[in-house]
Amino acid sequence: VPRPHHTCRLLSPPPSLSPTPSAPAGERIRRRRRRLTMKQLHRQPSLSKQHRPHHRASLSRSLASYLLREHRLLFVLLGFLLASSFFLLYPALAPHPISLSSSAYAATTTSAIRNPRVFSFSTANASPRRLPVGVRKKPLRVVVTGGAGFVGSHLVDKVLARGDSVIVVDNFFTGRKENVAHHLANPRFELIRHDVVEPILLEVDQIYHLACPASPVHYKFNPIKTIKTNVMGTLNMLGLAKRVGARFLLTSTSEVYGDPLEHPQKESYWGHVNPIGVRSCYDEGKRTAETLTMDYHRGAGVEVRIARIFNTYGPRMCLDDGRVVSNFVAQVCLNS
Ligand SMILES: O=c1ccn([C@@H]2O[C@H](COP(=O)(O)OP(=O)(O)O[C@H]3OC[C@@H](O)[C@H](O)[C@H]3O)[C@@H](O)[C@H]2O)c(=O)[nH]1
Repeated sequence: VPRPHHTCRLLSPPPSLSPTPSAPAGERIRRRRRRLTMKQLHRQPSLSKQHRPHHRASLSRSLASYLLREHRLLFVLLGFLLASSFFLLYPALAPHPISLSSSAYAATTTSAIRNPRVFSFSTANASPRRLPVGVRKKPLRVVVTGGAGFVGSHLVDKVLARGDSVIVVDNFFTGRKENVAHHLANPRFELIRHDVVEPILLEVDQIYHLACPASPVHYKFNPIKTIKTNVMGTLNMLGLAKRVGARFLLTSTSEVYGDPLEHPQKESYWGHVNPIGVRSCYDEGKRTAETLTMDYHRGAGVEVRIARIFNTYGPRMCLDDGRVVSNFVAQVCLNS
């Protein structure tokens, strides 16, 4: 392919070196030599002073235009290389936050989960991303299993109040629709009657897993169902968290300490649990749920939280719940 025709501009000798028409050649050379001392000869560059800047500028301009025309791709690659090496060297200037390296992330969260009391998620320390005025953060999609129960329904209130969307998954074994009836008209609220022992597929960002009968009266009613809910239900919800990349929280219980030999229990205490007692379906069920949660974290990198909830009480708790606080209140009310 013929190359585009370009004129190669010959360098014309500067006038000081060009022959003067009047004097003969020999005489001209002799004059020139007289003018130039040895010192000037060493210092004198090949071009005359008055033409050097102009001539050099035109030379560099023609060189630059030639290179740009003929080697454009080379320059693009060079620019890309320079930019990427700059942002690699100065990540803080990069347009997007640099995520923690997987090892740094695992180290931070794993060690903290062992002592949940001090657990603070690693990016919690990062400066919160500032959003321009008027730009709202995208609402999270949250599933709450057992969300029609006592603790779960209050959690649903909180999550909706912060502007996120909630899907409640509940089989209404102990939960009540009245606990969440005030949200039924909310477009950011959905209620699914489903038993977590069976898998469910939902595109969500966070999973709060509370589905399990909490009162001894209820969990002893069908102990095999209770341990299935704790094991299979937790397995299904962890599998969903891994599949959709959701953050997972397990509501565990003080019962994982069993009949503790240490008072008060620190979170690092392993407990003293009877594996074959009438309460083991709940105690061991929750311990297995915690084991599964940590194994999905260590093995599959699922982001997890474990909250060991002790005796709770408050609105929406059933008077005949059968737990200690509701028992005290019931006895006072019945003057028994
Ligand atoms: O198999 C089941 C069992 C129970 N559930 C639901 O799970 C919910 C449990 O709510 P409950 O009021 O009985 O219990 P709470 O809300 O007090 O405790 C709940 O949160 C704290 C955790 O430690 C408990 O394990 C959990 O049950 C109910 O709505 C119940 O219907 C299921 O969805 N599936």
